[in-house]
Amino acid sequence: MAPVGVQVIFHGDKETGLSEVSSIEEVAKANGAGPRWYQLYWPQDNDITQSLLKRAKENGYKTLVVPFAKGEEDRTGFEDPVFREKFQHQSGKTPEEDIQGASKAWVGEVFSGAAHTWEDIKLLREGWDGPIVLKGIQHPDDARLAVEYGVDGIVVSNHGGRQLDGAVGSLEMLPEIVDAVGDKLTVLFDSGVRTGVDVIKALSLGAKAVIVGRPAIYGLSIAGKQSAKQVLQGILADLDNSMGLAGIKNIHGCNRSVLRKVQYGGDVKSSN
Ligand SMILES: Cc1cc2nc3c(=O)[nH]c(=O)nc-3n(C[C@H](O)[C@H](O)[C@H](O)COP(=O)(O)O)c2cc1C
Repeated sequence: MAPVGVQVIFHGDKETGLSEVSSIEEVAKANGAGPRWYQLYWPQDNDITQSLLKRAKENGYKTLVVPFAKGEEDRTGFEDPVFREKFQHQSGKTPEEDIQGASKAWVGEVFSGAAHTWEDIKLLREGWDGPIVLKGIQHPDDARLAVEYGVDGIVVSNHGGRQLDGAVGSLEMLPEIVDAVGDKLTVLFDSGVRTGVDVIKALSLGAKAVIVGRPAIYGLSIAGKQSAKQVLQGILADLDNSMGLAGIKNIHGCNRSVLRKVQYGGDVKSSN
């Protein structure tokens, strides 16, 4: 399942069905013995970054996902002790006493528009000993830089085409990126996976796994976590069925030999 921020806007069950915003700790508790990945909205302030990483580590998150995108509004910083302390020091108020001011301060931290650099990955390494995955890679050169900076995995993703109008489809870029770095780090894929055949295509082009975003959220919107789960189960069942129909016996059978690229007469392509 893809990282999708602020799920409370879709259904009261949201990430955990607990309080208004599900914190690092609440999600961990709800996840029990399950494996967990932590997605970092990367603050400008390194103390706050390290505090978030520490909380994630202490709560059993093993993989760090760093998105290359603008995020949705959130208030996850309000629970962070280092953010709270710094905000209180500057404003003389707690985040709860000045929600507007604290929201502004948090947005300034994580969505200020100031870019982090490849060198900054080293700062993340200081506070994280598990795998680091960069999400939103769309160019082989960036994939090569990810290898150079010691990243363990990438998600080839255009964030579902919601961030940059005219961005090339992720599936178009997947084979080129797999050819560039597929033997050096783990390549995952998202953006547009809706059916079993979509999964087969991405795996066959070299992704090690696919991630699903909006379909599960559409399910969540209808009847909460139970229907989100049903959507994911439906995609898995469709994968099983489609592999059977295509004569693919197992996941290893998903490789480029099962695919053909067909250009139809009426196909029109554009790129910004
Ligand atoms: C409402 C919404 C919120 C999202 N929030 C995040 C986020 O916080 N971090 C992130 O990396 N991607 C975020 N995404 C992007 C998804 O993780 C995913 O890359 C994208 O939706 C493409 O997958 P899909 O076509 O299966 O939806 C969000 C997507 C949606 C629709």
